[in-house]
Amino acid sequence: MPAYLAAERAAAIEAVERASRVCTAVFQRLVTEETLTKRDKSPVTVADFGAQAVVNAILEKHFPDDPVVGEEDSKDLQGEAGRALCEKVVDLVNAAVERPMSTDEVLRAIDRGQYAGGSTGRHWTLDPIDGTKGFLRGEQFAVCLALIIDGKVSLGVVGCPNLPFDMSRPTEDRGVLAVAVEGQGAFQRRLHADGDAEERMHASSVANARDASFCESVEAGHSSHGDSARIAELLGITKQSLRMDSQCKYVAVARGDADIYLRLPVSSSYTEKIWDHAAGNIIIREAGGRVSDVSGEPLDFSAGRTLSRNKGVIATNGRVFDAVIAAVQRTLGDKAPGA
Ligand SMILES: Nc1ncnc2c1ncn2[C@@H]1O[C@H](COP(=O)(O)O)[C@@H](OP(=O)(O)O)[C@H]1O
Ligand SMILES: [Mg+2]
Ligand SMILES: [Mg+2]
Ligand SMILES: [Mg+2]
Repeated sequence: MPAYLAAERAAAIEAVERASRVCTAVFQRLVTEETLTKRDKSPVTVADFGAQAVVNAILEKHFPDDPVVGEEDSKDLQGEAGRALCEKVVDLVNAAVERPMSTDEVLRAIDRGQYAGGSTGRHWTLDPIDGTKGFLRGEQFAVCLALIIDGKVSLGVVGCPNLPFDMSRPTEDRGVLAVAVEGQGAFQRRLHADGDAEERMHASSVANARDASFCESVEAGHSSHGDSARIAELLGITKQSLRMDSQCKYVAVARGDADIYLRLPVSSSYTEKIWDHAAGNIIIREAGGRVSDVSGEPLDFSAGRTLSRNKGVIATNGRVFDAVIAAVQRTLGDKAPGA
């Protein structure tokens, strides 16, 4: 008998690999000195839409009844104003899929991501490019896809085109695909590898928070660097934080490159999105780690498109969880969120 969610796992890997190729192709063709100095975000926009269309088309082929909560919608590609961008996206998608897709089919594929989410049945959640800013800098970004069943993340795939397979050799062998299914463990494989070789990932065995290291956003606007410095002080952490964009942070903690991923609320009004955390969530849990919000409560993926019942995210190797939550509570308890 095939393993639980075997067909979903294979389709999700195929979808993430194809979308990762789309992103890498766009980066090579469209991100230039000029776009960077002008802070031109158009390359990432094209790649975002292209990757969402490719993943949704593959999901529709394999699982036509499954709805999708995707980050993007086709609004900006519609009408005269969107025509030039739309043409670029359609060309890009057609270079990546087996059967040619018309403009309407591409737009419809993108808009298969409009589902509201919720607590019953199956739905996928997709972040076609997570770590937009990392993508534009040529640093870390990820294509993230997860399957949620009755409000629980059951499968997650994170494609990381720029992540080294082995952090001790940071300039070689880049391109990692991390995958986890409920109850089956977490694995990494080479993105675009010929075979199916996979290596099991384990979160670190660091038991004393003093010996741990943080992984956190590059963007101080996405997680408070000031609060993380205070928490490090409380825990006696002296190791330098690993800073990177995207859900590659979850992969880093899942394989022991770092021990703690902190996402500390910067403003009280921001609500985290399910596509920013679903795939990483199961990868951490299946690697032996533990994830919660800043109060120590599990993330609730059943509330719709956002994590409206949670604030912030703390992912740990498991062993240091209680100590980290205590330090987070002490730090955030002393001040109003975002202050
Ligand atoms: N104020 C905020 N606080 C937390 N996350 C935010 C934020 N504003 C945007 N984000 C999210 O942070 C994600 C990137 O996170 P990171 O800093 O870990 O790379 C973005 O995903 P996208 O890049 O997919 O838009 C976006 O959804
Ligand atoms: Mg994102
Ligand atoms: Mg995104
Ligand atoms: Mg975004």
